[in-house]
Amino acid sequence: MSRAAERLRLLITHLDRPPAAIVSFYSRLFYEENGFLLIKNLVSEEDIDRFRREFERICRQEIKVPGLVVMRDVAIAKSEFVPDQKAVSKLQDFQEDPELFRYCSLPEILKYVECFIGPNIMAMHTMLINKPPDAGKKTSRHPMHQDLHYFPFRPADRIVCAWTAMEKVSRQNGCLVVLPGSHKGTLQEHDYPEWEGGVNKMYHGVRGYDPQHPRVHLEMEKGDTVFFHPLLIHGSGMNQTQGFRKAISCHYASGDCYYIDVKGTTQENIEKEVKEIAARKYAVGDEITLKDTWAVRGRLVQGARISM
Ligand SMILES: CC(C)CC(=O)SCCNC(=O)CCNC(=O)[C@H](O)C(C)(C)COP(=O)(O)OP(=O)(O)OC[C@H]1O[C@@H](n2cnc3c(N)ncnc32)[C@H](O)[C@@H]1OP(=O)(O)O
Ligand SMILES: Nc1ncnc2c1ncn2[C@@H]1O[C@H](COP(=O)(O)OP(=O)(O)OP(=O)(O)O)[C@@H](O)[C@H]1O
Ligand SMILES: O=C(O)CCC(=O)C(=O)O
Ligand SMILES: [Fe+2]
Ligand SMILES: [Mg+2]
Repeated sequence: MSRAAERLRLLITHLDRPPAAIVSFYSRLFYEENGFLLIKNLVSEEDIDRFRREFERICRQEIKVPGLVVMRDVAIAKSEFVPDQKAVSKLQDFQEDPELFRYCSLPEILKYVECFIGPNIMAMHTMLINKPPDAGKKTSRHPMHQDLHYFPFRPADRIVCAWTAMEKVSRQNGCLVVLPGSHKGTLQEHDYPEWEGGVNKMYHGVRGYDPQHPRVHLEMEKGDTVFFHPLLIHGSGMNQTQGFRKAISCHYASGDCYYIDVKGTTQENIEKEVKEIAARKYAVGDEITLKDTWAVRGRLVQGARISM
C-alpha cells in the first residue's frame, strides 16, 4: 500500500468515529491500489438464507429456471445424477430467477458498484458457487485467473465483480486468493492448467504468473462482500472440509461499455469454447456470436442501457 493509504488507514483505526468521507476516500484508494475491496457484513443474514433456500429448491428440481446452467464438478460429471446440492458445484446465469436475482439489485451492493463503474449498471454475469468437498483429486480448486478473459466488453475499469460469502469461508474450505495490485497489469494469456486430477470445463488459468507475487487469502464471514476488478488475478484453493462452501456473485458492467471483437487476441480460445456450448444450449448453429451470448444474458439494474 502507498504511504498515503497507510496513513489514512492508521487515522481511521485510531479515530473513535472516523468521518464517512475519510472512510470512503480510503476505500476507493485501497481499491485503486489493490484491485479489490472487502466490506464486512454488507448483506443481511436474512437475504442470504433466502438465497440458500432458493438454491436448494433448484437443486431438488422443484423449479426450472430458463437459461440456468447447473454445473457439476468434473470429478463426478460422469456419475449418475441425484437431485441434491451435493451434485451441484455451481449455478450460472440465474438472471431469470427473481429470488436469486434480487442479489444483483440489493441497494447496499449497488451503492458500491456505482462508485466503481458509474450510475448505468448492467448485471452481466451471475453465479452461485457451491464449492464441493474435494473428491481427492484437487478438482475443487479454481486456478488463478482474470475474469476479463471471459468478457468481450470494455473498458475493464467499468466492470466490477461483487462476491458475497454465504457462510464462513476460510483457507480450509477454499476461500478466494488474490494477488493484490495485479489488476494494474494487462490481460494475460489463459489456458487449462496442467493438473493431474483434471480441471473443470472452462476453468482456464493464467499462463505463468509470478509465483513470488504476494498472495492474500480473503477469509470472510457470512454476508461479507468483496468487490474486485476484472484484471485482478484470483482463484480459490481446495475445499478440505466436508461442507459445500457457498458464495453468490454478480459481474456488473456499465451500460455504456462496448463490445469488442476478440479475434486475434488471447481470448480466442475461450470464445471457441463458449460458442460450442452456446450453439448446443440455444440450439442454434455457428452464427451465434460471443457478443450475442452476453447481450441476451445482461440485465439492466440501474440507469440506462446505452450500448450493451
Ligand atoms: C468470470 C466467469 C465467467 C468465470 C467463470 O465462470 S469460469 C467457469 C465458466 N464456466 C461456464 O461457463 C460453464 C461451463 N459449463 C457448462 O456449460 C456445463 O456445465 C457443461 C460443461 C456444458 C455441461 O453441462 P451439460 O451438458 O448440461 O451436462 P452433461 O452432464 O450432459 O455433460 C455433458 C458433457 O460435459 C461433461 N462435463 C460435465 N460437467 C463437466 C465439468 N465440470 N468439467 C468437465 N466436463 C464436464 C460431461 O462429462 C459430458 O461429457 P461427455 O459424456 O459428452 O463426454
Ligand atoms: N499448480 C498450480 N497452478 C496454478 N494455480 C494453482 C496451482 N496450485 C494451486 N493453485 C491455485 O492457487 C490458489 C491457492 O490454492 P491452494 O490450494 O494452494 O490454496 P492455499 O489456500 O494456498 O492452501 P494452503 O493453505 O494449503 O497453502 C488457488 O486459486 C489454486 O487454484
Ligand atoms: O468462488 C470461487 O471459488 C471463485 C470463482 C471465480 O473466481 C469465478 O468463477 O470466476
Ligand atoms: Fe473469477
Ligand atoms: Mg497452497
